[in-house]
Amino acid sequence: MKRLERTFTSLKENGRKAIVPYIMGGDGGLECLSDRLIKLEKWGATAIEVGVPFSDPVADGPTIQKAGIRALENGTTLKAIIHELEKARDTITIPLILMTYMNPIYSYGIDQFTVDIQNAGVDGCIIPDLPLEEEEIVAPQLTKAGIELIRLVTPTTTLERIKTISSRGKGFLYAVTVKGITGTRSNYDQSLNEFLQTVKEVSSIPVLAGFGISKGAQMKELAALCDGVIIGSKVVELFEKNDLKELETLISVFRQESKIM
Ligand SMILES: O=P(O)(O)OC[C@@H](O)[C@@H](O)c1c[nH]c2ccccc12
Repeated sequence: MKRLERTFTSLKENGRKAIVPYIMGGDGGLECLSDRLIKLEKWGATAIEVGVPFSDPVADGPTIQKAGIRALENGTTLKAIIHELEKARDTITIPLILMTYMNPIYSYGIDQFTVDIQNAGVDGCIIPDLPLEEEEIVAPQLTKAGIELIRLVTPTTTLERIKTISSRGKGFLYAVTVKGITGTRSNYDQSLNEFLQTVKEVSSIPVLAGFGISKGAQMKELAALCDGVIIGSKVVELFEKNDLKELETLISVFRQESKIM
């Protein structure tokens, strides 16, 4: 069984929910990357999503965009991130998910990209601008390399499409909670509960909710409706402010409380 599948199986057996923090690779300098991964694992992250900075990040809100700009200004490249992940893999035991738009993969070369991330021990890939209909350009290579393509569904995705999407792959389904971009939010649309319940009913693989989540109460509320949560902007913001205490509390409290949800 692959690392992602194994992780979710054991989570389920232990009656726990997943917490997946997102960080921008190269934000704060590439040398911070493995240190941040180690900290997040120690505090209780289930898996970690590592973003690749890109000049046209169409799904990213202001916080992640700014982190991307900082990382690009540091000279961060996809190659350098993969290299850091490969080094960190000796220490990190939880699944690592690489989040990148299609363009950097194209310019890297799809085959080389697959080989390199496989060697680096990457477990999954999120490619937000790769629609289902275009997947064939990269999905077969990833599957062959044992890397899960993590697909997204949103509140505008039709039921039929959710079914199709969830029937592909074995990692998890990323349920985007909003009709919009990443970034913390204080309120959700009322229809969100229904959306998550529908995705949960239809999906044969774990469902994680992401976009806009930043507070303990939100995390608990949403995790109760699915298999866990993904937190991006808040994590990026706390690392940027170097407020490690608050970040540790956010993750470790959720982890403790998620046992009884
Ligand atoms: O930042 P938020 O609102 O907590 O959302 C998670 C998100 O940042 C992370 O998963 C992500 C960053 N960029 C993306 C682009 C598409 C999908 C997902 C992402």
